[in-house]
Amino acid sequence: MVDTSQTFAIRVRDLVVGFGRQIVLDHLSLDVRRGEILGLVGASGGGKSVLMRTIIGLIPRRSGEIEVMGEPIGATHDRSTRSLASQWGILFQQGALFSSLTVRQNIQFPLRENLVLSQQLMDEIATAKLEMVGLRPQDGDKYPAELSGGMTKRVALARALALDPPILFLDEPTSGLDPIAAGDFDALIKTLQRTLGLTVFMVTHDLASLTTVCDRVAALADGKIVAIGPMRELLQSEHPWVRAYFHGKRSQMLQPQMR
Ligand SMILES: Nc1ncnc2c1ncn2[C@@H]1O[C@H](COP(=O)(O)OP(=O)(O)OP(=O)(O)O)[C@@H](O)[C@H]1O
Repeated sequence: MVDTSQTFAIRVRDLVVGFGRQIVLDHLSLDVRRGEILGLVGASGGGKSVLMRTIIGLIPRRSGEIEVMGEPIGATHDRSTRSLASQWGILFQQGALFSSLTVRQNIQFPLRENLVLSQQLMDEIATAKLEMVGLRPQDGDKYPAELSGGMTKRVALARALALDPPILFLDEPTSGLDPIAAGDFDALIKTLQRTLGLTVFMVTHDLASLTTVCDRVAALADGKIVAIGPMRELLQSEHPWVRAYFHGKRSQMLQPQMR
């Protein structure tokens, strides 16, 4: 039998997730390859965040299988899921830094929670992570309220990378950033993928991010992945929602080269 655990960072099979009578994910299957940046698009309220949260064990599923780096994820948020948490770093939509902690303390938070390290080593790690995301060591003394939107995202990214996870989950990483800051952030993600060999699972509505940094794009509609492949293949998809998304008036206005 072929050992797929070396090929795929994430495998989702026949996943069903719902709340009460609402079925959000309906027998969804998806493979994320090791080392790729996968972009996930879908209608607002279509279940992108629910998929991401189910993969990391925050939302229980009704049925289906999930594997991360070859390890099965439990159906509920149990001990085995918690021990897998060092496999991923997460950047939630709002950045969600602790406002009463400095930037350095925010970055060190996952280290304190998971490891026993000397303060000197934690300070060295925080400085290295700040540099990795393009911030200066002295930015470590600032509080979240003193940061710009772009800096906040970078600090949240540094915190997500604190434990050197092989997988990064990003929920709309460029939302709220101006186009220049968004482009810089995209470039940073690409650099981290290349230099660290990271697998990146990115929920985004940002057409520029999809076009410039994603190796593949997956489209979620009607609770399933209805198209997946490089952006040029998605643009050829005949699925009605995918066509409407990429070839609708607004997309064409933003990306004239897509026509
Ligand atoms: N904890 C929850 N309890 C009940 N319903 C929920 C919960 N979380 C999400 N939902 C519902 O699941 C559906 C999918 O939500 P989700 O947040 O995944 O959408 P999304 O695709 O990420 O949307 P957006 O692009 O607007 O962020 C929505 O109808 C939402 O109301």
